[in-house]
Amino acid sequence: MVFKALVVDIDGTITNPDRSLDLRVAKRFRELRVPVVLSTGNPLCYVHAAAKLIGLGGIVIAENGGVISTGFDKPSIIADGMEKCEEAYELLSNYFDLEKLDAAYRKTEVVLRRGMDISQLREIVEDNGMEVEIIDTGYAVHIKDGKINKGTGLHTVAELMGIDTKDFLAIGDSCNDAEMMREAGLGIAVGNADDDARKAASMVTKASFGEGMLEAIEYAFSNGLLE
Ligand SMILES: O=C(O)COP(=O)(O)O
Ligand SMILES: [Mg+2]
Repeated sequence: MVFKALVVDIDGTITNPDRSLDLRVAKRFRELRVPVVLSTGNPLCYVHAAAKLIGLGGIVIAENGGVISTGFDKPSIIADGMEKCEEAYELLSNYFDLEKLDAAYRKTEVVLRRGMDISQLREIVEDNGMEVEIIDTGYAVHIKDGKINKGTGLHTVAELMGIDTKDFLAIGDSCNDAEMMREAGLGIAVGNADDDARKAASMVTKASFGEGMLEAIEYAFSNGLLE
């Protein structure tokens, strides 16, 4: 199996621990003959800027699959579900002191600064019959539609590109990458990955962060998975 594309998480996978871009990864991506699709929990403007600066295409997965861009300056596919995320946020605000992140840019999720015990948040939304999922990526807490994730996003992207989800090699570090890694032909977690990402991945690199991303690419080349 030779992969036709890469789908790659941003935070914790192509970044350094301080969230700055690992420039060696950007350089390596530019050398590849296959497209690299960025896939992130961040809002679309953030990932479009990142894709442009790295030198990648405008087809990207933003907001954990809630927003799929069909290209730079092209329409996005935006999922429903913001309303129920806002409702859950309103409810949770009665119990916790919550701080929204990037609210002005988000279309499908409510994202919060980390620091609370999310099992308590989950319990409250569950007790109130709210159908939202709450996840902690290690970078932010996301109140999201449980039916949408980077895996469903990958399906849309694969269709847009005219290839199969199994044609993708997926690399990530967090629980929000798990579905994407399972849907792809092969999932690789970087060394700093959380337990959910490790479980979903077929292999875990020795190195962490951008160094782990570079290791994943070299692994793929040395095993005939990339040309
Ligand atoms: O948005 C987050 O919480 C993390 O972003 P990521 O998906 O690029 O790692
Ligand atoms: Mg990540």
